[in-house]
Amino acid sequence: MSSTSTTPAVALEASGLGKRYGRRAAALDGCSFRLPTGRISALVGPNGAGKSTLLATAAGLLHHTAGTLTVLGGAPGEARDRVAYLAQNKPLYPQLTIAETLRMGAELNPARWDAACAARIVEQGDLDPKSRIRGLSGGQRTRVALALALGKRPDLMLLDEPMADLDPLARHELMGTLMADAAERGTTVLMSSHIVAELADACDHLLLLGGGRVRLGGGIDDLLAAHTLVTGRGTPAYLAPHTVIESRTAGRGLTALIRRDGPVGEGWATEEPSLEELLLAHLRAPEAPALLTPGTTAPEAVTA
Ligand SMILES: Nc1ncnc2c1ncn2[C@@H]1O[C@H](COP(=O)(O)OP(=O)(O)OP(=O)(O)O)[C@@H](O)[C@H]1O
Repeated sequence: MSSTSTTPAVALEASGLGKRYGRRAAALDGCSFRLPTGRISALVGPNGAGKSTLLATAAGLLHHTAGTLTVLGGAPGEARDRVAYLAQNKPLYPQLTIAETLRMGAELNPARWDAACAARIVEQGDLDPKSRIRGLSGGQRTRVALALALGKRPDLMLLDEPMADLDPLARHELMGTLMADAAERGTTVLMSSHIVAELADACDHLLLLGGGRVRLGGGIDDLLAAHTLVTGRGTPAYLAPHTVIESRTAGRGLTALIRRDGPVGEGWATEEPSLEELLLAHLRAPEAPALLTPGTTAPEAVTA
């Protein structure tokens, strides 16, 4: 089956998506965005922002309680054979060996399984295929789980903190494998992580969640270009009419991240923020207005 002929231009589309666990406050609340196909997207946000909930809902393992969510053009779970989901705790069968685990991957995905790709990822970690999963370290289990996910040759990968327990070398190597594979095949990746440096290297797209909704969404280059880091003397009021996302004073100087409305007045030094500066400012200012760049706004999205 040719994936390009059946893959829609939008991999994920959420409109007013909500998820409530029982009577608790909503984990997702008015979450609206579009993720175009072929993007490698970082999913970031503070603890409890709803990242795992969004990934599990997109994988079809949780039912949303409000709004709509479309995954590869259908309902979540409908295209399960084309979606690989790696949960935060990397569930695997502890009693199976690595070889048996990969055989199970082959049996569950007969039309798409790439045995050589899965075996290569295991070999690169110097793992003995006869080892049982229960005897592996956390990082080694992650490697096997990633081998299962990549061996499936998915069109969409939903990865929940995939690299969290890998050593720096394994992280670098597996991230490289993942990104090369995704670029070659045009796979869409949505990957949560708290490690900004890792995301800055690997991702071209960003979804920042806060309070269960999208606060920043779009291509990373576009989002960076939409913001300016200014330093100078004065108070945030001097920066009107620009939108001040966050400002800090040091001595008599002021540093602020703004969304520009026209040219910045004289006396301010300006530069484009790094991804880390952009994220930190928005994390420190949870009330800042949301911004989704064109092409990533869902039809009836709530963006503020
Ligand atoms: N199974 C559950 N039952 C009840 N509440 C839950 C459940 N899972 C998550 N929640 C709640 O939903 C909210 C969002 O949680 P979620 O795990 O999606 O956040 P997250 O962004 O992935 O957080 P973290 O960065 O800490 O992994 C939190 O308030 C959490 O307490």
